[in-house]
Amino acid sequence: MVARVVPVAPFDLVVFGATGDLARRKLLPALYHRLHDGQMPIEARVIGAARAQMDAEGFRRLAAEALDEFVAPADLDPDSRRRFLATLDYVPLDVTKDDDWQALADTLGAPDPERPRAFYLSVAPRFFGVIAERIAAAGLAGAHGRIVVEKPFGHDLPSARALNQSLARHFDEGRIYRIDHYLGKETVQNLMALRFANALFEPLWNAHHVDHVQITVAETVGVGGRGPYYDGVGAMRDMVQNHLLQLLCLTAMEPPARLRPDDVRDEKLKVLRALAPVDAARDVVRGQYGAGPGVASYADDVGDADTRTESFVALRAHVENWRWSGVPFYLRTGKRLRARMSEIAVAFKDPPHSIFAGAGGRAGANVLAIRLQPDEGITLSMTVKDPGPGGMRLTPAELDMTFAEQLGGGGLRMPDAYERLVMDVIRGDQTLFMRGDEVEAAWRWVDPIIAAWEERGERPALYDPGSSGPEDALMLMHRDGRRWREISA
Ligand SMILES: NC(=O)C1=CN([C@@H]2O[C@H](COP(=O)(O)OP(=O)(O)OC[C@H]3O[C@@H](n4cnc5c(N)ncnc54)[C@H](OP(=O)(O)O)[C@@H]3O)[C@@H](O)[C@H]2O)C=CC1
Ligand SMILES: O=C1O[C@H](COP(=O)(O)O)[C@@H](O)[C@H](O)[C@H]1O
Repeated sequence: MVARVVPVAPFDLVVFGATGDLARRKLLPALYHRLHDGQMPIEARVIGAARAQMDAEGFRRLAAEALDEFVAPADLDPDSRRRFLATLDYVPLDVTKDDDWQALADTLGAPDPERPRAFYLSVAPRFFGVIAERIAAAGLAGAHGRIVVEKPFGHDLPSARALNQSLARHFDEGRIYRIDHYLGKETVQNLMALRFANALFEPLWNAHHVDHVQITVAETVGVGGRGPYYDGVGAMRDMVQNHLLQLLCLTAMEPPARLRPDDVRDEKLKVLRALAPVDAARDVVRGQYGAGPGVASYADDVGDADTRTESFVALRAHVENWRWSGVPFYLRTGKRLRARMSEIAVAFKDPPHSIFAGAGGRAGANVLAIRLQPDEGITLSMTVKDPGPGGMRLTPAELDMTFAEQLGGGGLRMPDAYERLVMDVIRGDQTLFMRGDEVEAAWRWVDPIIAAWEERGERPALYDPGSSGPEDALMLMHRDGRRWREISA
């Protein structure tokens, strides 16, 4: 089933780093899907740029291989594939060399106010400043051109601030798109629909009714070939500072007045600013996967027996405001865990009085779980009567809504986050992109935790690959009389 789409205007998109992993695995397939679904017009141009010497034909071959590898065969339509490849062009360009930029200027031509123009920086962050500067100096962006930057956006508050400042010299905030691909995930956007398009939940969405919130992003993969990057970063910077905090913000924020980018981002920023400082020793657990049968340890994966980088984090946070006073937000993320599962679970308080004291069976708390992946959907755990004539016995049951089945008769392809985000750049919609002050607020909260770890210099607790993480993470909740939800696919 093809999702309903509104075509965007013909555009020019320059992808710096077009031969790299992100471009091949995510960006080119995302653009292909948008063309196939009728959203990207064939008059659009995607101009790849990297140092590799090749012409447009060479880049089309590289892109064709990327589509064949990263688009599901059932979705790869030969006609759409051909039409997509025809939109591609290529300019060999070392972004640090002045002389190379003229060829890009010639290929792009003068900016046309009717034709959106965007520059996607799919390169290492050390190039962000120089690219922004050269684009501005050559007048390539015109008055409306947009710049898209990837993560990591800094590695602490000072570096994020410096990056913001270097971009701000050449682009105003309304033209800077900082990617957090979790915001492009269908179910993350659905969280806003669930909260603000239904009258049912909002009256319950507060400390009077919510016992706690659990946010889990569990992966089965290890660091793979990304060891050199990951070992200098760790799970806190790689996942918590951005993706998990963004999920927390969307769960905890007040209803924005409208669905305008800054209305939403203002509300998220207020949540980040309301986060209470955490005690790194008491409220945060860091772990590292050890070796398992047929599985190398994290230390082996990164080739450093003494590495102190964490591949797992669990923590307890509090949003100190009227709505959430006293409600713990438990966050956890890690690699090489039992299953790939990402969800936000809102656990409600028990009923104030039970009339079922003498009844048999088992009552469970109401939990609203928003499943981000896999099998995007929403479940609501309830307590119902166990069917049958055996008297009043209680049993847990679930209202289960899997989006692909409910909304697409089982045949709906869930678009990848990058499909939505790249089209939003072209449409000039910043709602799902992080504003500079949000990124800085997130680092301001995360930095002291990392500083405390560095001061202690301890190794993270080892956990078994395929497990739910280190024992201490279980204790973090047991101490509060609560339990993590199962990590299961
Ligand atoms: N890969 C992923 O899954 C994710 C990546 N990111 C971020 O996306 C960005 C790109 O990552 P990724 O694709 O993995 O990186 P790669 O190392 O795979 O690709 C880097 C790209 O940059 C180009 N490049 C390097 N130096 C220059 C230069 N001086 N001038 C012009 N082009 C240059 C390379 O081509 P050449 O050598 O030919 O110049 C290549 O196309 C990074 O910021 C990364 O953190 C974010 C999230 C996920
Ligand atoms: O940003 C990142 O995200 C991926 C997980 O993304 P998902 O869409 O597959 O859930 C993570 O593996 C990677 O380490 C991190 O940089």
